[in-house]
Amino acid sequence: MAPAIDVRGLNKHFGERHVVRDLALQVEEGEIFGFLGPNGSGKTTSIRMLCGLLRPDSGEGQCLGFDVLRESARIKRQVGYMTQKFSLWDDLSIAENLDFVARMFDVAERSAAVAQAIATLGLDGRQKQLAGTLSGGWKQRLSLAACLLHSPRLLLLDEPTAGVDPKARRDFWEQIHQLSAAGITVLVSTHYMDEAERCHRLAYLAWGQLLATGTPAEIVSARGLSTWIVRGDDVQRHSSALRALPGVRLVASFGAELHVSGGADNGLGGELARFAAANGLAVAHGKPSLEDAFIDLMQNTSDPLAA
Ligand SMILES: Nc1ncnc2c1ncn2[C@@H]1O[C@H](COP(=O)(O)OP(=O)(O)OP(=O)(O)O)[C@@H](O)[C@H]1O
Repeated sequence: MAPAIDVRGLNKHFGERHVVRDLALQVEEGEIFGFLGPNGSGKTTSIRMLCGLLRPDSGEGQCLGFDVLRESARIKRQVGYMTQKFSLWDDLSIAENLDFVARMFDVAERSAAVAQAIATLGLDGRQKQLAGTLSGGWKQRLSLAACLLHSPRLLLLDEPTAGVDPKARRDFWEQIHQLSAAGITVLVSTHYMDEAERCHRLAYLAWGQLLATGTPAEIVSARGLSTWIVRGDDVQRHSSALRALPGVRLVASFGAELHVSGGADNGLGGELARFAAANGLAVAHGKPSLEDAFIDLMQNTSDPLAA
């Protein structure tokens, strides 16, 4: 089966700024693919190029079997795009918002589709409520329902759960997995590590460049980190000294623990055991997390423009 997204060499400049550099990406049909990276790294710009909303300066490839440069109108018809900000109308009701979107996409059997979306949302009886009065979690559910009205084959979700509480985020991810199981491809940007771990594969972008791709486990193992967990009273005050030990690549705080990582087999375990004994701390071998891997990735790569 052809991939849902298969592009290479995509570039985008805004004035002098080169915000996406030679992006190559393959996303399989039905896959949940996560986009991660610091603010301003080019995630939204990449998403907008893939769905035909923004024309790349150069590059080639296809999205849903259509050419990304020449067939953007056809791509847009089969894509559901959820933007970072709530983009429905606050002063229209839930039903009016859905009806408006259904009209825009020329959905067949419009009123049945809107009624079905309201029932699926569990909002029967509240269809006249103004969208602006909904909580963050409900606004997000309504936005997703609106994106799905025209039965897209690909969902592009740009930080869909920013500012949403943990229960609503969990429900949202259950729904994403159900959609994926039904064959819909999902490309989702997020800053949350727990969400990244729920994706089948990930790409990490920084400075408009793709720094890593793979499953969460592949991305962690590619960094070749060995990680130890250091615990003890007021452990944070030891972080600078730990950072200065030979072989330490990164020290990250996780609650009342420090994760200390270095390359594999570089003698760090012995160093840490001596340090822990001298300072009344406990040290145990741990597993590097996805966050450890991303921090290490950022520390060992530099902005090409800053060189
Ligand atoms: N229309 C535009 N005109 C000029 N510059 C832009 C435009 N859109 C984005 N940029 C710039 O391009 C860079 C990449 O932005 P983009 O929104 O793609 O990043 P992002 O990774 O999605 O960030 P965030 O995580 O904050 O959403 C940023 O420096 C941004 O200011």
